[in-house]
Amino acid sequence: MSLLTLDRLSLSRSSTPVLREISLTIAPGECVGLLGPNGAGKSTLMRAALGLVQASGQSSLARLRPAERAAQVAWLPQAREIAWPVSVAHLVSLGAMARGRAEDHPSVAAAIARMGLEPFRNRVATALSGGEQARVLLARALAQDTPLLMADEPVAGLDPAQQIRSMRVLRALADEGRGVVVSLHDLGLAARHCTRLLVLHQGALVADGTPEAVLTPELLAGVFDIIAHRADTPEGPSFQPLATVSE
Ligand SMILES: Nc1ncnc2c1ncn2[C@@H]1O[C@H](COP(=O)(O)OP(=O)(O)OP(=O)(O)O)[C@@H](O)[C@H]1O
Repeated sequence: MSLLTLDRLSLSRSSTPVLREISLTIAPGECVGLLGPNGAGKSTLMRAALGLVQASGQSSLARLRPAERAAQVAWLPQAREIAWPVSVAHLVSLGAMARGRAEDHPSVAAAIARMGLEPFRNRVATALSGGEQARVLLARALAQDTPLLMADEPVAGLDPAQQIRSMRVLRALADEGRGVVVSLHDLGLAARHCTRLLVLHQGALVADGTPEAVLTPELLAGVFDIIAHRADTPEGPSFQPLATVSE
């Protein structure tokens, strides 16, 4: 069974290829980290997979009607904008309502609890800090309670503890049998929490496998242009970038 199937997804901007024939499938139980340098095409790949931007090739999600897609996949974009001064509880409930469920559906309380937001539930969402708002928006996506969650840099701007907590939440979803696709820049977080890593480089999928198989010194140099110190800890590997290769 596949939660997402892409077949030769390609897209160009101003005659420059941004996605080059990306084919892959995402299965239940996978927490897939999407890695790549700035501009590699991570956001574009997720948006094209969701049908939010036009691309050639096929995506199993892009051809769904909006209501079907809302029941299949929750999407957390990179831009974190909370426009209305509503309560945290109400904002999270919009996730449930996106798929036609009631504001008090159990998925809403579960999402608030999962993201540790009970102390904030009656606060005005626009008055929260940037990192707190990021957790609220992830909670809204969780409240949609879908088989697949796609999140674009959900831990950017979170403090280290909240990054770990958020990654644990995403991994737990996968361990429960859902699928997760999450773009990240922290190689250690990706290695420790994801079951599988995809690496994009200049719009091409250049690696797809376990963190151990993917995050080699050669790949870090060739794709990310870094020499990194790897430390193996009881929690898993961490990577400390030390120098660039090219200059
Ligand atoms: N509308 C557009 N017009 C021109 N170029 C675009 C457009 N949208 C995206 N691009 C280019 O496509 C490439 C991929 O962008 P994308 O946002 O997918 O990268 P990313 O891997 O998510 O990067 P980051 O890590 O910086 O978020 C970039 O070079 C970007 O400049």
